[in-house]
Amino acid sequence: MARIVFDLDGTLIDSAPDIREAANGLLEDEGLPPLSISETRRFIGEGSPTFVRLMMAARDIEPDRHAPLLAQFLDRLKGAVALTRVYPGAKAALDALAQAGHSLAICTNKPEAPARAVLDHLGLLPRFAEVLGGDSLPQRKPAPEPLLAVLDRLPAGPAIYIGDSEVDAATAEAAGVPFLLFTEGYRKGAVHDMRWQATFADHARLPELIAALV
Ligand SMILES: O=C(O)COP(=O)(O)O
Ligand SMILES: [Mg+2]
Repeated sequence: MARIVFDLDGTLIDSAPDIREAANGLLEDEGLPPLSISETRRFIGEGSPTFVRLMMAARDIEPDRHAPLLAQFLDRLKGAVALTRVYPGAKAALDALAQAGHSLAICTNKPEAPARAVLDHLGLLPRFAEVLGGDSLPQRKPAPEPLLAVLDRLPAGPAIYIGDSEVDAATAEAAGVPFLLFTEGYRKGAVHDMRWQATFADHARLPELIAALV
């Protein structure tokens, strides 16, 4: 049975509306214009410190304010669950994969506490044997360490990483793990510019794609 590791934001859940809300609460306090949803999606992928840095650059906030603004953002992110949706078919696909005996885990750059909070809110937390966040280790994706650490904690078997972004593809490549790309998430560039074993736009295809790989 395989070890199947998922990215979170833009792969299993459409969380950009909540991340945007957290950012906009902070920008409102600063008297600055809110982020659009497309700006938000562009800034997601390399974890909260990078998100806040990109947001600050987009609103001409002095870079030396990064630490306090990151702390405020993280505080808001923990409760940011109400606007997030599980992608259609993702829950059923997770059920089918668990039923088939695969072990399931999360390797995200979202910090671990908000990652667990949103998974719990959506009823998805019990489906995962491990959840590793962007602040769980000294390294974060695209470094291979977080993915390798998650895999290490799962029972032996073929490994697969499933994500939506260039960061995820680079992580899988660095870890030497086959990669499946969800094409409807927060990717920055073209699908054909990335390395993957297969792509999917509908989570219902996952059991079949994974069966073909293992
Ligand atoms: O929070 C982020 O920046 C990215 O999160 P992800 O790794 O789950 O896509
Ligand atoms: Mg993602």
